[in-house]
Amino acid sequence: MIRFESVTKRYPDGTLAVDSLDLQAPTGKITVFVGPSGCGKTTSLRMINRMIIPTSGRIWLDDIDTAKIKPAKLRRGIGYVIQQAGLFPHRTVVENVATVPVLLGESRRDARRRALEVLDRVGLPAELSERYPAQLSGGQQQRVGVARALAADPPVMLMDEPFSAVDPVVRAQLQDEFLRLQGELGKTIVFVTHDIDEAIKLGDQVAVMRVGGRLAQLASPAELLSRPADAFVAGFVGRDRGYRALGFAAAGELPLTSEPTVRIRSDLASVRGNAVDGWALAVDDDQQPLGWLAVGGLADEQLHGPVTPDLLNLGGTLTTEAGTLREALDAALSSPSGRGVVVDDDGRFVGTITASEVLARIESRASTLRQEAIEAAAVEVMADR
Ligand SMILES: Nc1ncnc2c1ncn2[C@@H]1O[C@H](COP(=O)(O)OP(=O)(O)OP(=O)(O)O)[C@@H](O)[C@H]1O
Repeated sequence: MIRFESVTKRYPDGTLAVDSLDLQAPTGKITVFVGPSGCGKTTSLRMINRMIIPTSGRIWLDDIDTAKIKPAKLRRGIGYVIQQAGLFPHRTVVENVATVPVLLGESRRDARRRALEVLDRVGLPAELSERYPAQLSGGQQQRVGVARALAADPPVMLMDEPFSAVDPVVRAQLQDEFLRLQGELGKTIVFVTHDIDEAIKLGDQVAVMRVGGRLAQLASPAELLSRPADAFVAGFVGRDRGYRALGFAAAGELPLTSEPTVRIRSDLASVRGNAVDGWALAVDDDQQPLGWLAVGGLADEQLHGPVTPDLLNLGGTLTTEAGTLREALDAALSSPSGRGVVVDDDGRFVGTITASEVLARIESRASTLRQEAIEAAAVEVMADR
């Protein structure tokens, strides 16, 4: 765990970059610092590894006061990744990654073997390992930067806008791989970005900062979207936050309709009575959905013999009771019957939901959010008077 305790940084010219920051970055989680340019994100990050010395306050690494450890020792346990990777231009990719382990006393040969392993982990093809950084794309350079920080296997990683110098498609790939890797490694990560979408995607918790180095809100992405602390946060998180919040809003709040199902291999003659608006949901012996049967499209003379898989329309994504409003909407919109199929944790059918029911829920949610934003803005205006 990293803990900021009333940390302030005032630069010699008087600029107050960080103002009494209190915050904890939990072990094994990703904490994202986000905020407009100049709000003190980078200064906060660099105070953790003492590249910048706080003017006052303390930063704890677990139960150790970082001011009491030699910076070189402190930094050995802290990986650092920056924008445009910050690679050594005259060293090959593998040499770049092996640099820190060699400095830490590993033999060149072991460091090289480990570097190749880490490069593989971050998805960089082995044939690129002998190239120089200038011979790589921006996205590949970022992967090398992440690999270099991981090579010494530090428990803590500081990442300063590591993906911002690449195009949006590559950035999305790097973010996905970063999350996959973090799922395996469980590092304690502090990540700086000015991009609220990146913060929401990557953060277990997000610290929104405002200019003057003050913490505006520290919250989970879902909470930030649904309950911004004030008008500044609401504005920064964006006008469409209500719709983004769908990605976090549990579909379990939705009113589900229970409907009859037909068992696979059961007699087609009996399905008409189990169809709703011409469609019947076929399930297996465990009540797990298999597909929709277009009963309305079958002539009476076709209604004999068993229900077989080739008769089923397999279209439509499923959503779970623990799923999100966005998944529920996808399920409803992609279902041939117009009814989204909802299953429980074991994949068993529990009910259906229509797109208009999901949209009604979204609408009421959005108006609550709008109302909250208006009230928050009103409170702010009153406070300024
Ligand atoms: N060495 C310095 N001397 C004086 N002021 C500085 C110094 N470094 C940063 N600042 C100022 O401190 C404030 C915070 O800067 P910092 O780089 O931490 O912000 P940031 O949120 O990371 O910004 P950005 O997103 O633009 O990188 C800014 O006003 C900046 O101009």
